[in-house]
Amino acid sequence: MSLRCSSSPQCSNPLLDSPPLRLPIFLLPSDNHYRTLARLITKHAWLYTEMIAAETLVHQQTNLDRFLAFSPQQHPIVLQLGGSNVENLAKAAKLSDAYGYDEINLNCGCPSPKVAGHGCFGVSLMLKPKLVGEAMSAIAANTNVPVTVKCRIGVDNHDSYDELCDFIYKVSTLSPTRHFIVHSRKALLGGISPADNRRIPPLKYEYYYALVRDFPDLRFTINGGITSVSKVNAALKEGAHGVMVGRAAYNNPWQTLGQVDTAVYGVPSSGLTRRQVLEQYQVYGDSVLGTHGNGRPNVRDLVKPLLNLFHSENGNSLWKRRADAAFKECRSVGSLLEESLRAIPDCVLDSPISGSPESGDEDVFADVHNVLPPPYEAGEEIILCA
Ligand SMILES: Cc1cc2nc3c(=O)[nH]c(=O)nc-3n(C[C@H](O)[C@H](O)[C@H](O)COP(=O)(O)O)c2cc1C
Repeated sequence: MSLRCSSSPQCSNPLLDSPPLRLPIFLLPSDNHYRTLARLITKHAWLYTEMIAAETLVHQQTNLDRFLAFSPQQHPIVLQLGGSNVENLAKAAKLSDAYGYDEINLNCGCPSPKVAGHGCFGVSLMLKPKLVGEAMSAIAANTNVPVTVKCRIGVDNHDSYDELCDFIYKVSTLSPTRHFIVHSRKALLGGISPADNRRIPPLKYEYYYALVRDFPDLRFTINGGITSVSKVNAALKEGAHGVMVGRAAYNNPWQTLGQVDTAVYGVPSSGLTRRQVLEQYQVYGDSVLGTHGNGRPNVRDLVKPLLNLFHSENGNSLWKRRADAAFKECRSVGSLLEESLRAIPDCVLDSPISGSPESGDEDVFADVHNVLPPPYEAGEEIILCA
């Protein structure tokens, strides 16, 4: 089977011709390759880099492209920084300025012991709102783009609604931060894995909607457990300002991302097929092979984002097995795809993106307003402040 298709459209990006829409979907923080694939499938969702430690940028100033470069098609794109050293965060923001990100975000939600256990980094920053406020002011002073915070709803037993509000209140009064992305479950720092920290603490969407109620001058994006485009629209219908989709976009990119432009942003479908997306991705992949030195990125790095593209389709398991076997001998993304895509039927490869999301999740947030915590009274003592 050939990847070539005579009806393939030119690689074009409407965002280059018009200013980016400031609309409400963010995607899983991810590497350059995944974002390249995501942007081929959705033209409008905001993309989000995986967390880059401020110290990495400060210490790798001669090698910044490796961490910060992205193709212009990826706009709108948010750079996520990690760290707690105010000076280094300020320097990192300044260093990133030349790359033209659309927003800079500080990670206050990562529970990984690799970051949270080492001083104040990731979610443990939620215990230091004053420091976060100072850090956000320093970042904002070194960039011209908006600054935002991604956080959880609490940490360990610091999990009351008032404590969450104290964090938001303090950070937003001490800095120009006006937008928070809220993963609506708390983090447990007692040794559970990052994956379990995305599963075990229960989701409390009522905290998120109470923030929307209690801080009318701020913007909040909801995150956690939004697994379909119909759930995205259900969250928006109940008053969410924005939605971040994480694992669903990664686990099932075609069904999830493919519907975003039409079903959320209300623009016509690109009509692209997976064959056409793969043709464009192959051109990208083969052009960046080995460009970071030491053979990286290699074919495996570049094909990894594609492995869920045929989620639950005929031939999916066979294609993954063939791709896995082909990593050893294939020297290019093109040859690997040529070799492995024989497993996927033409009708799957050549079907355009389906425009309408599955129904069933329309009322998932309908009762949330009946269980909101009591309104927050701003100005109370800052309990979270360490
Ligand atoms: C593999 C993986 C990597 C992640 N990396 C980051 C990251 O770098 N920064 C961040 O803020 N969140 C990161 N997250 C968390 C997601 O952004 C999101 O908050 C979480 O998965 C919950 O959303 P979901 O239920 O839609 O997946 C990561 C999640 C996964 C599964």
